[in-house]
Amino acid sequence: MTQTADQILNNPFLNKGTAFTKEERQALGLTGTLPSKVQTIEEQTTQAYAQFQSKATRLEKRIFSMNLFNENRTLFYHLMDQHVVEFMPVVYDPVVAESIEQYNELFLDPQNAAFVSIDDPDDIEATLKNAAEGRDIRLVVVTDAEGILGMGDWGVNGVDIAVGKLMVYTAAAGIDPSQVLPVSIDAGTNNQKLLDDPLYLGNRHKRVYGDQYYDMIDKFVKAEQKLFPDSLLHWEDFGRANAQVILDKYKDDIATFNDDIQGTGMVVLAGILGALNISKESIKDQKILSFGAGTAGMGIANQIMDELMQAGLTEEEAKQHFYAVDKQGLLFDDTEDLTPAQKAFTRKRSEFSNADELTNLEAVVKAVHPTVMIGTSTQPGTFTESIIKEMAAHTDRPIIFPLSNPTKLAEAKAEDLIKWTDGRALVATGIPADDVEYKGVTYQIGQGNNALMYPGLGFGLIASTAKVLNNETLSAACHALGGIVDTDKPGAAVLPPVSKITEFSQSLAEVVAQSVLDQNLNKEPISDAKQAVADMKWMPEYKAIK
Ligand SMILES: NC(=O)c1ccc[n+]([C@@H]2O[C@H](COP(=O)([O-])OP(=O)(O)OC[C@H]3O[C@@H](n4cnc5c(N)ncnc54)[C@H](O)[C@@H]3O)[C@@H](O)[C@H]2O)c1
Ligand SMILES: O=C(O)C[C@H](O)C(=O)O
Ligand SMILES: [Mn+2]
Repeated sequence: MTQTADQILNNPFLNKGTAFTKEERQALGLTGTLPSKVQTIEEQTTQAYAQFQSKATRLEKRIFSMNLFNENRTLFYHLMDQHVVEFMPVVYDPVVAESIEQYNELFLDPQNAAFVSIDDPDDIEATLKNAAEGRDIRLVVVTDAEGILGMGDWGVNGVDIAVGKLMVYTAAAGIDPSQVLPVSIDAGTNNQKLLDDPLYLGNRHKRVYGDQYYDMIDKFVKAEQKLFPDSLLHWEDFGRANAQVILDKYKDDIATFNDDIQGTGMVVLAGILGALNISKESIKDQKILSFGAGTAGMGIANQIMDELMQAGLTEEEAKQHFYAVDKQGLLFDDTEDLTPAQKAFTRKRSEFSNADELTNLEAVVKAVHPTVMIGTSTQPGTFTESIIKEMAAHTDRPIIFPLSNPTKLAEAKAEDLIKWTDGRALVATGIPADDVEYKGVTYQIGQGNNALMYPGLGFGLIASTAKVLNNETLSAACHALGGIVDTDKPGAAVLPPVSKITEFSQSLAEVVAQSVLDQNLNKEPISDAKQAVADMKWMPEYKAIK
């Protein structure tokens, strides 16, 4: 079907704007619909970047970026590719959090997302089909937005996190932006502010749980697999009670993963391995305290557990390295309201002389003397000076990762952690952190964000046509980031810098694809993992329109 000038110029996957050549303008019926000057993509990029820079606030920069994204995906990614460190926090965390909070006020465009509604389960297949518009979808990021970052329930507004995660996939790993589909599952919301807001755009009722919810999820998965049989399904920011249940239900049958559980587990293990490369210590000598034993906290614990068992420990021995702390304090086997994931990481009261006093982080740190402390609690400022000093008094190089997002929820600031430990802490933060200057050393702070891992992981799975993702592949991926950081340099970061995200996402994808092939988990016959990754990679350059 030939398209009209209007259809081409308003299709962000086809539009080239002023870069359409004279010949293309003639062939496509665009003659006279654009100013006469034909620009190169470089000229367009320079111009767009100047506009981006002229915006006063980060939110305005985001609004400009999203408008460009809505108009011309190729130009948007060409621009992001050249300024990836500057664009990441604007299109993704932390500024995505502001746009989610103001979604109703800022709404202009659905950004090619699919909006699945629990009130219309019979429309699910049509919804996905309409949003995909016949495109060959290989990657779906879906959220029901019950646990957006650490900000709780944001209903339909949460669609922005699915869009943002996909933007990082393309910028970092090179998935073709016409092959992705962001999905919002609107199961209602318990956010009273949204329910009371006349501008709210989602279903105006309380969140639905239980059988009705799981039936809808099942309908969604079946329709998704039927329409896009070659796709990878990525789950994001589901609530604590549903995230693991959904993952467990589908992970052995389809290519799928939960980013908050597995992506976060991977980046934290990679960060710990990076920290141990700096301190020259062994993972077998670490005592790990997870503060905030929820979706991410337990995903992290499981990934480290797997690593300890590969290092030769039995399950029981490995378990002795963990201390899970949640609202109740240190989690014991008799603690009430344990989640299924927490049950695997509880301690016995008999191990402590003062077990009944271990109801807060400070008491637990005093009793346990952890060497690694991970924050996924959503509780800002909880890694206090006295707690950090207590931890640092008992270990030479404390590994401290305050990971709660966005910025306002972080358990501590990198700068404070470096100062309180006199430069000894090995730190990673959830959002980007500036270098810290302390006593003549420049400390680089790794970004302990799953964005370092999920693009390479997902791309490798798609390129290798993986049937499923298993522990062996996850483990291989966790080790793929080693060797990038010069660990002998004073102040070295525990993770590679975001400025290298396209390079290491590619090597990560190759490692993942190789692991899939080694286990014969590929659907299509593929012999060369590197070649498969290279063949799949999309570049932000204009292509001929057929
Ligand atoms: N940096 C990353 O890559 C990354 C990845 C995933 C999640 N996160 C962050 O981690 C945080 C948690 O995310 P999640 O998906 O695990 O959410 P979640 O709701 O599943 O888990 C949060 C946990 O913290 C616990 N908690 C709440 N108040 C507490 C307190 N006062 N003391 C101790 N524990 C408390 C909750 O009971 C819950 O178990 C969020 O801020 C999120 O942004 C970061
Ligand atoms: O979205 C992020 O920045 C990381 C993570 O998935 C989160 O939920 O915080
Ligand atoms: Mn998340």
